[in-house]
Amino acid sequence: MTDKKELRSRAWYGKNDKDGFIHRSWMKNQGFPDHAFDGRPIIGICNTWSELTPCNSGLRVLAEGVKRGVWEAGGFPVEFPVTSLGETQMKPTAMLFRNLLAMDVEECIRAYGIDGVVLLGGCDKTTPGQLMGAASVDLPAIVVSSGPMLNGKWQGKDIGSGTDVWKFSEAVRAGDMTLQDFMAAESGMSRSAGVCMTMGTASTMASLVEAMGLALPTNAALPAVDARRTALAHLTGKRIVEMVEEDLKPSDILTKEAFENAILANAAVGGSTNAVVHLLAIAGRVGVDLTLKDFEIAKDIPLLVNCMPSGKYLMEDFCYAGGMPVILKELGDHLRAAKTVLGKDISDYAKGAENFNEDVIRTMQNPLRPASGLRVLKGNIAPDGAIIKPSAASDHLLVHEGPAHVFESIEDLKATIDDPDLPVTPDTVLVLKGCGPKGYPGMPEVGNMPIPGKLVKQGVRDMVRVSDARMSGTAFGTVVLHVAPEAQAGGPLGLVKTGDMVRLDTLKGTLDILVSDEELAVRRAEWQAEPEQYTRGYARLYIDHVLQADRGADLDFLVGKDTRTPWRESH
Ligand SMILES: CC(C)(O)[C@@H](O)C(=O)O
Repeated sequence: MTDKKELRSRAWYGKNDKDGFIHRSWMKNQGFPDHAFDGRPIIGICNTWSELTPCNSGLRVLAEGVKRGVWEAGGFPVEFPVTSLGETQMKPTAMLFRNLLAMDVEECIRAYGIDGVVLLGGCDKTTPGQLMGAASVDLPAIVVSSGPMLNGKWQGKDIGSGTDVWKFSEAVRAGDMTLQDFMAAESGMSRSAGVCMTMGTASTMASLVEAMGLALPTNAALPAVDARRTALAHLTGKRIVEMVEEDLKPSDILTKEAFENAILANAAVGGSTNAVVHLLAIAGRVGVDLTLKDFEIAKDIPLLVNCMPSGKYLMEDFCYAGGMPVILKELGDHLRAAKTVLGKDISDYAKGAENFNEDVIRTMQNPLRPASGLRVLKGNIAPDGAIIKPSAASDHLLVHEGPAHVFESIEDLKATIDDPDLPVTPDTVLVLKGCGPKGYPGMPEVGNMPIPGKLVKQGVRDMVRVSDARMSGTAFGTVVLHVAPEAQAGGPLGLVKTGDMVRLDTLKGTLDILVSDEELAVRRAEWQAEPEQYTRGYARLYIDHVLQADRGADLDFLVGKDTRTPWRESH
C-alpha cells in the first residue's frame, strides 16, 4: 500500500482494458518500451519551436536536454507541438493569437495523459500564452526559455535588436544613414538562435518568469546558444519529475506575492510595457486579483539593469555580470515571500549571487535611474487607465501640455506622417486611434509612432505620443500606451480631435484633454465605430470576446481555470 496519489497519466496508460491497449499500443509505434508505461511520471514537453518563430529556433536542442533530465529522474518525456507565434513575422500582430496559443496549450495539457509539463517558449507571446494555458489546467509546470541571441555586432560596435532598428530607421529618414548601411546592419543584428538580446519583451518575460520562481535560477539571461542553457534544460527535466511527486502546481507558485515580485523585477530590469497585459492575463487565469493599480508598488524601484532600451548594454553582458539572481539579491527585502519551482522561497535564488560588473548591473546605491517603475495614468481619455514607461521616456516631456494631432487609423498615420505640411511642432501630442485589441485587431506594437518626417529632419527625436496600442519592449520615447477603453470599443480616445489640448502629468498619473464634458457628450452622440474588417474565424471570436488592456486582453470566457481530468474515452 502506498499513500501516494495515483498519477493522472494512469487514467490513460494504467488500464488493462481496450482503452489502455489503445493509448499504449499506438505510442509504442515510436519504440517506447513497456517500462515507459509502468507508472512513472509522464512529462509533456510543450514546444513552440517553429522556423517561422526565429526566437524559438533553438528549442529542439533544449527539448533534447529536458528529455535527458526526465529519463534520468525516472520519468517518461513526451514532446508535443503547439501553435507558435513569430513576433516579427505575423500580421496583423502576434498578440492577436496569444489567446489562441493559450487555448491550444490548455486543451493539449488537459486532453493528453501527462502528469506535468515543461513549457519551451521564449518569443514575446509564447511565454505568456503557454503560462496562461498551463495555469488554467494547473498541472505541475516549469519554464525553459529560449534565451537571448548573442550580442548584435556591426561596424565594430554592439547593436541591439529592435532598439537599434528604431534608431537606424529614424537616422535614414533624417538623412544621417545610408540605405546601404541600414540593410547591412540587418545581418549583424541577428547572429544566432534566440530572442532579442535587448531587454525587449521576450527577455523581460523570461526575467519575470525567473522572478516569479517559474523557472530555474539563471534561466532568463543565459544566451540561447550557451551550452549551460542545455544543461539548465536537463536540470529542469529532472526537477519537473520531482515537482510531480511533490504535486507542486502553478497555483502554489502564482500567488499575488509572486506577481508583485514580477512587477518589482520589471522595474529593476527596465522591462517591457507588454509585461503589464501579460501579467494581468496570467493572473486572471489563476484567480489572483491583480489590477493596474498594483503596478504602482514599483514606482520607486530604481533601474538596475543597464541594458537597451533604457540603458546601453545587452543581454549577454547581463548574463556575464550575474543575471537575474543578482537582481533578486539587490531587491532583497522588497521581495515578497513566494514559493518557487524548487519548493523554496524566491530569496533562495539570490543565494550566492555575485555581481561581476557593476556598470551592467547597478547596485541600489548607484542605480541608472532612481525610479523606474511603469506609471499608470488615468483621466478623461483613459478612464480605465493607460501606462507609460518613464525609464524609456524623455524627462522634459514627462509633464507636458500640447495640441493633439490625431491619426484616425494606422493607414492615416502612414499616409501623412512624412507630409512636409503636416501641422505639427515638437510640442504637438500625436494621438493614434484604432489600434486596441478590437480595433486593429490584436493591439499591435505601433504605439511608438515615428516622429513626423519634417521634425526628424530638424533633429527632433521624441514627442509625446498617445494611443490604444502597445509598443515594442525594445522601443523608447515618451509614449502613452494601452489607453482603455480603446477607441473602437467606444472609449473617449475616439472623441479626441486635432487641436484639442492634451495634458500629460506622469508625476500625478493623469492624462486628459482640456475639453468640457458637454462638448465630449456632443461628440459621443455623433461617434460611430469603424466597420469591422475581420468577419470570420478566430479573429471574429477574438473581437467579440476580447477584454480591454486593463484586464490583460484575454478572452472573457478563458478567464479562470478547469482542473478536471477528462473522464470520457475517445473510443
Ligand atoms: C522587438 C519586438 C519584435 O518588438 C518585440 O520582441 C519586443 O521586444 O516587444
